Amino acid sequence: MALSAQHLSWRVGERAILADVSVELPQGQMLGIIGPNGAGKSTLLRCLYRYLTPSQGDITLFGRAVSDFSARSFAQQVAVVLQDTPHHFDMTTAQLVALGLTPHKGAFSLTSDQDKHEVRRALATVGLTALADQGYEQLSGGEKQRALIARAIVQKPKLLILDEPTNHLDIRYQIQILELLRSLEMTVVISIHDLNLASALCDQLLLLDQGHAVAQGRPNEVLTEQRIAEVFEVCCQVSPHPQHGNPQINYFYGYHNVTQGETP
Ligand SMILES: Nc1ncnc2c1ncn2[C@@H]1O[C@H](COP(=O)(O)OP(=O)(O)OP(=O)(O)O)[C@@H](O)[C@H]1O
Repeated sequence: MALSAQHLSWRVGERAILADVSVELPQGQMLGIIGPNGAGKSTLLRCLYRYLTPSQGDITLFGRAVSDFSARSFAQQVAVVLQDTPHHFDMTTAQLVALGLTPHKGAFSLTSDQDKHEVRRALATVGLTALADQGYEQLSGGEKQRALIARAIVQKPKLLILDEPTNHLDIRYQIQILELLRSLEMTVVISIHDLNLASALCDQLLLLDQGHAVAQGRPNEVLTEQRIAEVFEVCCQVSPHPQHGNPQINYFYGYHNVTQGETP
């Protein structure tokens, strides 16, 4: 297994924000973490990328406990893309992307032609070539998100962790970025709210609710009408998507009336 987390819990006082969550992910697969607001998705990711130390449980990366990695070797193996990133007032987009090279370079290494090529290629991959020399802070929310993904691509990690990377993106880039992540053939863990996007593009899904793992498996094993109704408290119809065959969810509106047997 590329990634294995066993019986993870993370508590604040008496409250278990994560409660006995286990998950396994083979190399090269993309795992989508789904669940309602406050379910514990970001907390699970924070444990995986070592920002938080679990109160209980073990995490291994390619068979080795994550706590055994030095900071540098962890940064060489794992790239993280978060929603809220520190400000980079004095950097161009290309300079921000080049930061992804840092874990692989010595303290006094100069930027080589190969480095510049990697940065240019990553910028082209996320559609930001024209904005390479623009200040990073002047980019729109979606452009910033794509720049951060380019930085992670340049880092060439074995595991890529992304917390809601599609948040600021228009639908074209939501699809494009997830397809791009798949094409990288890396092991990817991503938290995502859009269940249809998750269904279309993730190999595995982990559904969290109130810190508990409610289901894990392929999208058609996890995304059932009953489970979506129970966990998200919405009414929906699930049918195979006409193109890829994974679950396609159609939501019904006025569901409170419907569930009470009243006319919407
Ligand atoms: N450091 C903390 N101290 C106390 N409570 C916390 C802390 N971090 C997270 N929580 C709580 O844990 C719960 C899970 O938070 P988390 O951010 O992991 O959820 P999430 O599934 O990512 O939510 P969202 O979809 O809204 O981003 C929330 O109720 C949150 O308020």
